Amino acid sequence: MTHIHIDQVHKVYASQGREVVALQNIQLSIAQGEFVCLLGPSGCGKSTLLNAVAGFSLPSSGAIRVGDAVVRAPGPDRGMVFQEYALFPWMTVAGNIAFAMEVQDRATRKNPTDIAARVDELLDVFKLRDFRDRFPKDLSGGMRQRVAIARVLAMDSPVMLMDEPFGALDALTRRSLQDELLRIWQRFGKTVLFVTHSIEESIYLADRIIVMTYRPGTIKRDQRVDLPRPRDPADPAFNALKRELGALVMTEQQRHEAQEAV
Ligand SMILES: Nc1ncnc2c1ncn2[C@@H]1O[C@H](COP(=O)(O)OP(=O)(O)OP(=O)(O)O)[C@@H](O)[C@H]1O
Repeated sequence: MTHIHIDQVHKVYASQGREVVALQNIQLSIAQGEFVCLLGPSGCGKSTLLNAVAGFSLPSSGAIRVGDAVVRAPGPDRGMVFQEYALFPWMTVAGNIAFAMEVQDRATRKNPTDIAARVDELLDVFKLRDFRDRFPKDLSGGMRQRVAIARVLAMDSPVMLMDEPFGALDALTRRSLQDELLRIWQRFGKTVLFVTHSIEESIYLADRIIVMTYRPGTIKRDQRVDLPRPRDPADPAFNALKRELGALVMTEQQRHEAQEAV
């Protein structure tokens, strides 16, 4: 079972001789297959928490478990998608998707035919077959991000960690990528932890939205979203939730501005 269990996590950074408490007492359990968004204004610790789950930066105290294992370093069970696509510019689309599998291959001894078949399957899933031999520089932002997601799926990680993955995309591309992500999430049964500061994006996507407070980052609201999918942002229930969460986030944004002004 690939649930995520975050237990009493604190994270303190030392910054210019001062301590910055980025995360305080974070207690959060995410079930296998759940889609959870971390929502909050800039600086509330969303990326810090995501990076701690990824194993890039460990908590100052507390523990994170993914499945039964305590997170001590990055691992193939947790694929990460960043806002900046982080593709290898010297590799083609197919090469980028295959790369992670080739690395894993050494551990799992998949043979090259398996990899080629899996790359073809993913190119189909993401409608990228006609672009398989293109390089990242020749792709639009939306396509690059599809390649980045395909690469994580290629690793077959049960957990997908996503840090504002659609933040740099225009509104239409963003919506189509959101729909694609939901389709993939449902088809492959991934557990998704997704950072955003868009309230609408979080309501459109998530089973649960974790609203965070500004410094120290704590959990302000753990909001379940029961609206049926596909969700309609024009729906009154969608809008009511958007207003409610908007008020929470605004309070934190104002705290942020007040602290910055000191
Ligand atoms: N390496 C670091 N050293 C010192 N302080 C840091 C470091 N990384 C983050 N911080 C501070 O910790 C707090 C949380 O930062 P974090 O990047 O996790 O927030 P965030 O909610 O993801 O914001 P954003 O949406 O801008 O990425 C911020 O106040 C930030 O300035």
